[in-house]
Amino acid sequence: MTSETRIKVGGELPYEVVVGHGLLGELPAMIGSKAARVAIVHPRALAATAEAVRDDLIEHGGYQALTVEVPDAEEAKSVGVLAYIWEVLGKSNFTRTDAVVGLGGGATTDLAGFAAATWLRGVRVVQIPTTLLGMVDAAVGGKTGINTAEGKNLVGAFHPPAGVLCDLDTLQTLPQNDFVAGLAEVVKCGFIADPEILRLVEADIEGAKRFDGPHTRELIERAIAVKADVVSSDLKEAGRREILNYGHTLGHAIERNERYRWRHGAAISVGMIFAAELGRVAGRLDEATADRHREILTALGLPTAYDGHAWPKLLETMRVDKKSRADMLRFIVLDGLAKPAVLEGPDPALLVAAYSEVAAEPSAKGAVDL
Ligand SMILES: NC(=O)c1ccc[n+]([C@@H]2O[C@H](COP(=O)([O-])OP(=O)(O)OC[C@H]3O[C@@H](n4cnc5c(N)ncnc54)[C@H](O)[C@@H]3O)[C@@H](O)[C@H]2O)c1
Ligand SMILES: O=C(O)C(=O)C[C@@H](O)[C@H](O)[C@H](O)COP(=O)(O)O
Ligand SMILES: [Zn+2]
Repeated sequence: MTSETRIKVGGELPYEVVVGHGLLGELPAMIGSKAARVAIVHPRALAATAEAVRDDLIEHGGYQALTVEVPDAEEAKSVGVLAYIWEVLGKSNFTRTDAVVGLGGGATTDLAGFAAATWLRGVRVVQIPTTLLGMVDAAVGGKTGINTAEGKNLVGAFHPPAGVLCDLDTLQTLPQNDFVAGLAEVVKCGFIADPEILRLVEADIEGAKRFDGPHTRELIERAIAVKADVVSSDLKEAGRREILNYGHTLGHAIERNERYRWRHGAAISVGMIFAAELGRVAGRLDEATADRHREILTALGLPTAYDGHAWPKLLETMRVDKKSRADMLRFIVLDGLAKPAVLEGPDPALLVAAYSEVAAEPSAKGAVDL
């Protein structure tokens, strides 16, 4: 398959997610003809790509394009880095018709998206995700934001992109651990909505772990399709969008507890096993589907356990999860394969029982390189 795939995201401001190879030629149409200036926000790992994008926009698009390098990974998602981008936009006289491009992994696209959402109360953003996770999840759907000392993504905005370009060639340089971490969100889409994803992964685990695996493109497109379908009907998470948070209630608490040294996908892997066990002990999910989580995530090399002694701290952090309402914790669980639902205010004993299924000796977490 060589041509590009176009996945439509609906809503008030519809846009396309384009998947393919060498997609730079698509960028000017997404930025639009009203923009004069374009800021390309990127981490150092993507500096050469950012410069190539900038040069192309100047030469072929006639834009005044500039690159804005930001710290790597989760370090980028801070108010200090956001203020730095505002300063660059201000000093470069960015107006309401100008545009931001987010080039990098999910951390970069979250930051760039939020910078675009807040600059002059909202300018256009085009996302160019360069990680698996960014392509299948972060760059699509318009959730943007940064972290605070109290937790993950606590400040942000819903600001849909004008378009998303998933150039599969960029995955060639992605470190293997980052690719595998992205598979956690792919698997999530399999459990909440598209079991064919699980079948494809299980049928060829080693192939699934490769950026050029036989089903990689199909897995990416299927996961994007799941996300596009959900966010098209519920941009602002009034209801259905919450299913995309499967595994994230505990996962985000683990990320914070690890001071963001764990990759997002790795934490979400443990979070999904916890959510599956919670569904099981609550009498909602069958044993086989719960066990399937552990089997597939283990086979992919993703972590399935976390420090047993961390539970009190994790529980406290989960209270500021965005799904919480007043003092009530809320979790996404499964009532069966591809049947996500909300579990509200579970009995604390159920939470403890579910956590005991992922609890490990503290030394075990040090062994996790993901
Ligand atoms: N907004 C959303 O809907 C949404 C969804 C899922 C995740 N997220 C967020 O996304 C973030 C995780 O994203 P991620 O897993 O992409 O991590 P990341 O952005 O930290 O990128 C992972 C690493 O890969 C490097 N990198 C990126 N592209 C590369 C490439 N092509 N070649 C070489 N190196 C490359 C980065 O510099 C970084 O070191 C988290 O902050 C998470 O909260 C947001
Ligand atoms: O797009 C969504 O909605 C998601 O929940 C997707 C998640 O994979 C993603 O990690 C998201 O950033 C989590 O959002 P949050 O609202 O729980 O911070
Ligand atoms: Zn996520």
